[in-house]
Amino acid sequence: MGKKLKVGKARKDKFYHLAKETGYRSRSSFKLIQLNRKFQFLQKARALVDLCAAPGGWLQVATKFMPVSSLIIGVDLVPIRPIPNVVALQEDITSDKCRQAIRKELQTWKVDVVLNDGAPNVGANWQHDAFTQAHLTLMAMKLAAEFLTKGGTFVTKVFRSKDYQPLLWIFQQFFKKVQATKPQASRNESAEIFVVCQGFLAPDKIDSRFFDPKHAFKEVEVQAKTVKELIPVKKPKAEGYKDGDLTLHYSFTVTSFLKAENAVDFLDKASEITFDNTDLEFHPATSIEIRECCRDIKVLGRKELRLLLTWRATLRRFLAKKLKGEAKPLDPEINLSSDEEKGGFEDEPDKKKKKEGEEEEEDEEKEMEKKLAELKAEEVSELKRKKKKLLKERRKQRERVELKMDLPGVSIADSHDSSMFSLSAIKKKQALADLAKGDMRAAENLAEDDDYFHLSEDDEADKISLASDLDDDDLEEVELRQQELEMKAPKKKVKFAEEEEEDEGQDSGLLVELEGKDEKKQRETNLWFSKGIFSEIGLEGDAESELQQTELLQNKQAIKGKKRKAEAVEEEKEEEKKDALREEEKAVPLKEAKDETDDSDDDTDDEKEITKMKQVTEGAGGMSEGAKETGFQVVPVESTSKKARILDAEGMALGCLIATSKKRARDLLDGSFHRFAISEQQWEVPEWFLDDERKHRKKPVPVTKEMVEEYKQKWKEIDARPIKRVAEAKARKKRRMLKKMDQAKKKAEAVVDTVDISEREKMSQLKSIYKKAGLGKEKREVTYLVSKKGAGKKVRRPAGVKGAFKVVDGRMKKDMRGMQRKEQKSKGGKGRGQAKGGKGGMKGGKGRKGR
Ligand SMILES: C[S@@+](CC[C@H](N)C(=O)[O-])C[C@H]1O[C@@H](n2cnc3c(N)ncnc32)[C@H](O)[C@@H]1O
Repeated sequence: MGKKLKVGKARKDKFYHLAKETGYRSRSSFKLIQLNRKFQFLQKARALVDLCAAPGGWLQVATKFMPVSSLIIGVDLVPIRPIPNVVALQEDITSDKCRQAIRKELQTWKVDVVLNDGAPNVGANWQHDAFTQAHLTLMAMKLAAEFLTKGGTFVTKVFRSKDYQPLLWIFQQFFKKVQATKPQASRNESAEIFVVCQGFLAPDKIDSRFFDPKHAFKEVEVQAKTVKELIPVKKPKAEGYKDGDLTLHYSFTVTSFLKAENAVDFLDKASEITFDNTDLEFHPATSIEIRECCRDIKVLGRKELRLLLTWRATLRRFLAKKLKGEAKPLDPEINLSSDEEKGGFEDEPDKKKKKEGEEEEEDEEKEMEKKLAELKAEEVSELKRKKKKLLKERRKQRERVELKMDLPGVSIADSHDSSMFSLSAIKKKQALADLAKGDMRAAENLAEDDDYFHLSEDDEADKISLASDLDDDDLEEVELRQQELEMKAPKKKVKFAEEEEEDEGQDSGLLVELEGKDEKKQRETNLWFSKGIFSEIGLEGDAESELQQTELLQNKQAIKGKKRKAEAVEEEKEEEKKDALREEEKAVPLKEAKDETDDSDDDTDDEKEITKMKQVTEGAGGMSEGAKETGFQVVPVESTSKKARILDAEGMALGCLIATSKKRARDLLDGSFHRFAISEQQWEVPEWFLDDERKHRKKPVPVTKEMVEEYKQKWKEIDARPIKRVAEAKARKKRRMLKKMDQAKKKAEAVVDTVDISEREKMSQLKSIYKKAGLGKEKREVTYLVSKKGAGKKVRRPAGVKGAFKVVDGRMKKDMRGMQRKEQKSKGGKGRGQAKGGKGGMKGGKGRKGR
């Protein structure tokens, strides 16, 4: 076959798959199988020449159906991969060299069958392609005439073009019986047809003009012409002239055009419109184009005719107005020059006026109606668009639910703006900063501003699904949280803090960086040494030792913080995570103390003190316990720029309260300023004290248990869901599987439909199809046995072992384990997350080595 294979999807029909399955080189093999089934020419043949045989599908069929040790020769422009018992020649069948090559192979033999499935490289244009094809067929016929034995069969492909008939005529001159057929395997849309010519007459002498395309195709062209001539051409029905009317050209005046009852009929009849009224002729609406159009109506197109109709309407309006006395005539003398019109108007002026007025109204009404109809149509199309969009969304949601990417009624993909719970979305940082300073007016303004809450006050808020409240970032956070919970590794949290530190300086709406890194450090140092205890020691003036002390104390503080944190992690890992999330959400940034030396105002002092405490505690590296209690914590800016805050059930319930009542929101904000809000955690206090504080220094949150339960339930649903990427991967896998199944089904159907192969063969093909698609038997379970003899040795089936078993080397397993232990030990200090990775590696090792 030529190199340019059509590999479009459409080509891959059942015969394509069948050929692949049965090992035939081309789908056209089935065409020959079907032709042979009908005409039975292969079974009796002892020698065969297949012209245009590459890649060799027909040759394969020939070897299969012809008696063993038959002579089979295949010829093609391109090389044919070897086929047992087939002689393959690489020649152009239109050349003399090809003829000689075949002669050389056949010697004195004649063949019983000549096949031709030639298809030249096509693509120039249809006519050219058709001719090349016909020419190729003619050349094949020429070879057949030379090499066929008397009574032999010639099977050829022909394209149904204008040369089809001449070819058939030629075939009929050489064969007893010529039959055209289209096997099932030939596509319906293809113009190819197969002609089976049986009973070669083997004439002693053949006129060379038979195979000269000029002669061969010309002859029948003439025939075809005669045939054409035979077909009676339908003459148009003669209508004749109307009685007594011998005119072809009709000229009418413009007034008659204006007065015509049916303007369209008038234009249909008229050939010309002349101007009998100068008033109308020089009317501004009578443009040069209109005048030109009036000259020859018969040649006008749709557009021009419409133009004339509009012009007519304008003139009619103008006349009506004029009659009412509204319009001044351009030329009073020629106002109504037409006798006909004059008479008409003079006779019944009132009637005419009335009529004109009515017509005008009618026109206006019509226009109105038209506009209304247009508007309606627009509305309808808009509605349709909306409906379509809605249906599309629903369909998508359904698909997602089917693929287990969503819960029914809950959509991850929902992109409603519900950033109510995202601090990063809150833009009113100034107001919140004022609020942090204790300015209650700011709180009121904030609460009154609907934008702040993002959610409408109606009950919709309750209906909004939890998942749809989450934007992409939130979802990522949920996934992260799930992964965290799965891993249960404290390492992650530490990493979080690191990341947050790295992201410093990024703008994040509400949560902004208060100062640079160095400034912060400096301030913390100053803050630390501003304590009374240091003034007592009298370190002033000794800068160097002061610095050393600072570092020492800071390190100490940091170590303590870390130690405490590690302990907390050990005690209640999960609990702490939830707390952390809740605390993060509740966090409100406190404005930096402006001037630390200024202590004139008491209120400002208190505020500064709070800020200092929090900052120092944070500087120590651990999360402030006091902050947990009070609901306040200095939120590091960097984290919010990337991570959305996730609320726990209690937080969600609180959020719901805030969203539904402005008063409650205000109360809540007011309530957050209480005596427990001041953290004293920085002082050295015993652990039991802290425990006690944790238990009792909490202001109860005004949410009911039921509300919390409800939100917990929602969280559970979300937690139970596989993370987005996993769900997507699963869905992809499922889709692939379904596709594979589909393909296998198609192939299987094709095999079942085939009649040329035995049941047994069909069965084996079906089996292989299903096996390839992975739909066969389940993977058999193998039991691995550790034997002292070593792997690969023959061992008798031990008692209790059923099914397949494999003997593996015990030492190998031990070695592996030893190596893994060593590896783990070396990684020991690096945290649990890594240890887990090591475990994964172990598993991998096991799988690869098979124990
Ligand atoms: C449809 S394929 C034949 C398929 C073949 N019957 C089979 O079953 O595998 C048509 C072939 O005609 C060959 N062909 C076209 N023009 C030719 C020529 N002038 N001489 C020899 N072969 C030609 C092409 O190379 C191409 O391989």
